[in-house]
Amino acid sequence: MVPPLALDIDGTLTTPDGRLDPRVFELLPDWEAPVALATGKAFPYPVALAGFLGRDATVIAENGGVVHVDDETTILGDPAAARAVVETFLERGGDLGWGGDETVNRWRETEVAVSVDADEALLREVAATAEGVEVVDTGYAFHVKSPDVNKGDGLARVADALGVDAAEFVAVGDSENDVSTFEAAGDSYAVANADGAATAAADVVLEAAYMDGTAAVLEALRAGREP
Ligand SMILES: O=C(O)COP(=O)(O)O
Ligand SMILES: [Mg+2]
Repeated sequence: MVPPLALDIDGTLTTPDGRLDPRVFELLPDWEAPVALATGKAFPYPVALAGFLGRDATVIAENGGVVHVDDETTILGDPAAARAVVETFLERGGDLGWGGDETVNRWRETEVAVSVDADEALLREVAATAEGVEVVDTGYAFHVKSPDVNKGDGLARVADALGVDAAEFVAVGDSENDVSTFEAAGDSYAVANADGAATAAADVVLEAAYMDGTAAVLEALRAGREP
């Protein structure tokens, strides 16, 4: 029996140049246990990915701000403080850095994502003066979010809804927004490209990077071997 999975998307199921690795479509559609997609991306993205994998949408989106399991969506994050910080950031000359009519935040319900090319110092300066907000750096974006939500709490909620112990999940991830997932899951793997926070929190740091690392874990689990 394979274990349930909690999988980050960017940096974990992708190639170094940010494409979804095709092995995702070999390994995940027939995985015979729940697969939770736990991501910083806005809610529609992991829902679409689950749909194109032919799987139920078991999704922790927006770093735990939105959880969808068993056909039920729960909004857990409060975007008010994050939106106020971003408003001040823009007033002070900051730019989200995504270009014109961007789709990164268009459907984002509980937080705001800012490009890694944006003025990080200004963003952090503004965020530091606000209550109830933190900035999380995934390597793909700065997420301005409520500190009251995270992927790990989302995983606990998903596990509860599915009647599985969160400790049965095997987690794979690459960045500081995966630390809480690693704490909630039973076994945790950081891909070789992971940042310092994820590397420090993981049970195992993989030799291989991106989907090469994730695929090695999934193939071992599928073969009944220790990854
Ligand atoms: O949205 C991001 O910044 C990163 O997304 P991820 O959590 O799937 O890696
Ligand atoms: Mg990631």
